[in-house]
Amino acid sequence: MRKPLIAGNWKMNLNHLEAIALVQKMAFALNDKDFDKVEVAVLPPFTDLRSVQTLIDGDKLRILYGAQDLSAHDAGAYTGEVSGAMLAKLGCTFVLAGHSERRQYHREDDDLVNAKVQAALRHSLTPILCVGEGLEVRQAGGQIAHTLGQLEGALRKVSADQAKSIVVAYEPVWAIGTGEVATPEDAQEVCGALRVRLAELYDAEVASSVRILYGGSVKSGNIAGIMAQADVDGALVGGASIDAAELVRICRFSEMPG
Ligand SMILES: O=C(CO)COP(=O)(O)O
Repeated sequence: MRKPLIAGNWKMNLNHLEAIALVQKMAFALNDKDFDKVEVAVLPPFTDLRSVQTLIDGDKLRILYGAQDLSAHDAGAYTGEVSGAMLAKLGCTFVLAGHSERRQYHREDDDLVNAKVQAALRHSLTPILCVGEGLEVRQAGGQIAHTLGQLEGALRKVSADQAKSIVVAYEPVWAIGTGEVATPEDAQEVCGALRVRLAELYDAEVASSVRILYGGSVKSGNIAGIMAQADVDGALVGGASIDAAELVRICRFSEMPG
């Protein structure tokens, strides 16, 4: 049984003091019953991670945390980069790999995303591998071929044992930060195809273990319909994740109107 995961990608928002305030608000509002039903993770900027770790460890909170990116390298002369080893040492559980904003603004291609997935796995971090098509591809009906191509590229030389532990996030680029949410059926179409391809690349066990998230303008008003889909195991939430009350409502998706 796959436990749903709601992960908040804060992007380049909130300094470390604001980060502490947000995690405190989330911790105040979420209770054990919520955490029994859903895993909740925050993905703050690098500069916030130490403060978030200190708060979560100190108060033994059940909120998980991780980073938005990592270097493909483990150490050395790579100015400005942050390694998987450093993130693991800070207690991170997750790290995003291949977010569309990295692909778009930093020209990350499938080879680099693959190297980052492998770097995460080397340090026992769970990569949240982001895939998804842009508007032109969607309008041409190429969303499945495009997204499966990204999946295959990112998982080269990743073993079945390693693949079992990863998380995949389907984030159609045209739905990110635009208010344009994919319909639940759109999300299911691609998430279902991703799971079928995981079974083809590996086996049924890998396909049924991997959690597949949807991301793109997720809010409390649309989460229930998305979560009702058979192959959607959670959400990667951007804008709405820096509003504690809204994130808590998203975590309680089963109580939200469909
Ligand atoms: O990119 C996203 C999460 O990684 C989605 O962002 P929004 O929820 O702001 O559309």
